Amino acid sequence: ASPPLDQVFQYIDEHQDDYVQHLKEWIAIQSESSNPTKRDDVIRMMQVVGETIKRLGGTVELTDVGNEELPSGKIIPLPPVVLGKLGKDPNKTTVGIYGHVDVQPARFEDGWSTDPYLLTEKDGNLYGRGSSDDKGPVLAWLHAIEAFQALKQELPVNLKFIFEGMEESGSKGLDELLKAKNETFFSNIDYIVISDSAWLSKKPALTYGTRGLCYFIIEVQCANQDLHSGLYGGTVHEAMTDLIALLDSLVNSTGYVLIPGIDSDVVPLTNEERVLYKEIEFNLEAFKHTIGTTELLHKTKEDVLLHRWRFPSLSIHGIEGAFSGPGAKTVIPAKVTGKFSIRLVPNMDPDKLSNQVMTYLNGVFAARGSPNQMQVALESGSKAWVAHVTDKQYDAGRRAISKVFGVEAELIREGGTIPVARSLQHTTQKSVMMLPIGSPDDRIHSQDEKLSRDNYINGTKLFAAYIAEISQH
Ligand SMILES: C[C@H](N)C(=O)N[C@@H](Cc1c[nH]cn1)C(=O)O
Ligand SMILES: [Zn+2]
Ligand SMILES: [Zn+2]
Repeated sequence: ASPPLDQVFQYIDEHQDDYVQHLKEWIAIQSESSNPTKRDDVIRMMQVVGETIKRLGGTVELTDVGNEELPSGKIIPLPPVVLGKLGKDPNKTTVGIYGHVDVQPARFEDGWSTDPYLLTEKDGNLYGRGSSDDKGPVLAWLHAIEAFQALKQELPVNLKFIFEGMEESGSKGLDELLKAKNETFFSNIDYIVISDSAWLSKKPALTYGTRGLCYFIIEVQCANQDLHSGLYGGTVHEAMTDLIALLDSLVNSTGYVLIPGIDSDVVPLTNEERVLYKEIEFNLEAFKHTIGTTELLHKTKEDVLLHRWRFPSLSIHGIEGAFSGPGAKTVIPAKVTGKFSIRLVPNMDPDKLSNQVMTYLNGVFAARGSPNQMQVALESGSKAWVAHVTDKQYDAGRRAISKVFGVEAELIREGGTIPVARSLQHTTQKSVMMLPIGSPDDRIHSQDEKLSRDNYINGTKLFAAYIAEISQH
């Protein structure tokens, strides 16, 4: 690294305990966006983010994006989006940094080894909900900036921050904000960078694509009250039986999605793409070991990657209203709500897919001849994102990775969804790149989520190096 960047790296190393403490404070805020009872915590989290940017000398707008109507009909406020600015030198490149500080729900009883909201360090890993997804990476950006400032080094770029609190719940309100502010806040951004994903292996990566997501809800009702299965079993069309049949009709045992037409818009795979996938470093055995499984749906590295990144997939998440506690309760639930989602790949359209799903499920239900009430609804829908890897920003990313880690960046996609990536690219027409710092075994959304101290601290250096590199463009 050039001498000033060396100093920044040294400063980051020397202050790593402060950064861990800062992360501990953020992790303690239970900012679960999908849990309406935690909405105040998400709002407080957004205020904390705003204060942190202000302490760096930035200006902050906590932008109101309206309300959310819950299935019960209750209206609650959406958390504000933090729009921040730092620097406005017309001769400098302006970089927009996106991140989110809401988290997936977590409870100790879910099987965590430690309190999910008490950051706990063990064997070089920082355990806590949001450590990797996405509070750690957001803080790493802010610490990288603080390191330049502490050393009295002028920031070589102008920065704009877009930090939201609804990413884990479909980024509600964000697309509208983007459109409303495209000619103002977003107008002079040159590059947008996102760190909200993970490497595929131990090799640092740049991510150029994510899948989209359509989340569906099927509601089946058979009675106006739960029923004793001894008194009513064998006499009624049970809601659970209908729901299980509907869910079972969605995907077969090889993982093939059974909804007619789902593949019609998927871009055919080229030979060049297959070759690309062959060259990517990805250890199938390590992948299986991390999740504790012995066999996958696909046998080869290429096929597994293709089904993670390049083809749609369907997952069944849960059934609300069904008995799930310990013991042997014998009730017939009156009303059950099944939840499943489909990951979308480029060219698939959420509205078209939603129509295909509804037509199919209505047909499956009609064929059962059940008198029950059944409704399918699309809860949220977002498209996939693919970037132009020939953009200059990707060169800056490659150079930053090589400076910090001394290796070539791996170019990868992400099977998960970051709804705003496509919206930002589409609306602003600017280059969007993902610069992840998470590891593939970070267990995001799961029990014992963690970020390694090494990735947190080297990730902070990576962001500092990226800032230096992108300033050259
Ligand atoms: C990849 C990213 N860190 C992430 O976890 N995204 C979520 C987004 C989401 C959308 N609706 C609900 N969650 C995901 O891919 O599931
Ligand atoms: Zn995330
Ligand atoms: Zn997430």
